[in-house]
Amino acid sequence: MVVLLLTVTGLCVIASLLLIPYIRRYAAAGVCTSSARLDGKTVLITGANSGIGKETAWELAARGARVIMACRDLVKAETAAQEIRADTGNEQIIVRKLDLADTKSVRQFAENIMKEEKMINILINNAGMIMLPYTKTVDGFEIHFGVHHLGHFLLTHLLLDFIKKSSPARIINVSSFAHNFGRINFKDLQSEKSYSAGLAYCQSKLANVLFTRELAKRLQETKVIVNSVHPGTVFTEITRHSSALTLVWKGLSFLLKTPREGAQTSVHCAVAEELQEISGKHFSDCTPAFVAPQGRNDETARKLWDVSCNLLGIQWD
Ligand SMILES: NC(=O)C1=CN([C@@H]2O[C@H](COP(=O)(O)OP(=O)(O)OC[C@H]3O[C@@H](n4cnc5c(N)ncnc54)[C@H](OP(=O)(O)O)[C@@H]3O)[C@@H](O)[C@H]2O)C=CC1
Ligand SMILES: CC1=C(/C=C/C(C)=C/C=C/C(C)=C/C=O)C(C)(C)CCC1
Repeated sequence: MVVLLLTVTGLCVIASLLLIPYIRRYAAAGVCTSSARLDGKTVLITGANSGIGKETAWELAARGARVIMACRDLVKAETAAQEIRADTGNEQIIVRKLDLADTKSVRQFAENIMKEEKMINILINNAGMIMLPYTKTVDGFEIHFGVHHLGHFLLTHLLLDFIKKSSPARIINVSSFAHNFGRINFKDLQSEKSYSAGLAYCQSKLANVLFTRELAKRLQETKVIVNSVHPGTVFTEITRHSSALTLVWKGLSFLLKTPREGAQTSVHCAVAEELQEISGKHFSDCTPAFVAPQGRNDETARKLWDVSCNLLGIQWD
């Protein structure tokens, strides 16, 4: 009996080991195949000092773009920028302060950018975090919803006319597969009555998908497209606020995408020639991806838009 059990266990271990390269190849799928250059174009990426944002900055810098790294920690951002400059030979890597958890910082940032820059051709709303204990932004919004959705919503609103003047232009909202598990809880948007960090994350990532949908509708007559992406499951520092998730991440790291692989779908949406007219879609592994029914609901998208304007005290028709 023991021998049989050991044999079966051994066979299972061997089978799993044999499967690893296939799972790894599956996980790494989706490489941006476009060779489009971005010389003369300006790209703005939020949360560009680490993980997917940093690698997206690297990839677009390598294509000749002027890259604005919008980050809350200027020391970390400058270190990352120096690395990108040295690796790509592109000196046009600019670091600017942006804290998406503070609407004053977002407003100041946008004002400065529009004074300093001639154009923004590509905006990548990438910054994010996961599994924070209940925290509020400076303006009193639940942190996941406040940073992922409201911070990027306000930033996009403030820069949109400038982006339109720079068109053809593209906006990319980095969402997640996690949007599938999200619901927009209009009765308790800030999760004050009950809080689950995981659900708050999923709600905020669903908000990214719904924002993309509604914005695409409003940009129909323009040369600005907007799409959302799921970058894949990527071995980055995103898990830093949860030791349990960090443990899972480290244990599974050999199966996860590298940050460079995780940047591919954002890069694809930023440069692929065939997407010039494609807007309001969701991408994963550099191809159009499934959107959960709650992410395709126009009524929810419209309501979220209106509620977001109210919360931020802005008019955006
Ligand atoms: N990794 C994954 O498996 C997945 C990631 N995603 C999404 O990808 C995006 C990038 O995450 P990833 O690269 O993995 O994570 P990282 O933690 O490596 O990078 C996140 C970046 O966001 C920045 N950031 C966080 N809060 C703020 C803020 N208030 N203002 C400005 N910048 C901020 C961080 O800055 P700082 O270094 O100062 O903290 C950091 O630069 C996120 O939106 C995430 O939800 C989606 C699906 C899966
Ligand atoms: C179980 C399992 C996986 C783990 C997936 C996890 C843990 C995903 C978490 C995703 C998050 C947190 C997304 C945020 O936007 C792999 C490695 C994909 C493949 C093997 C089976």
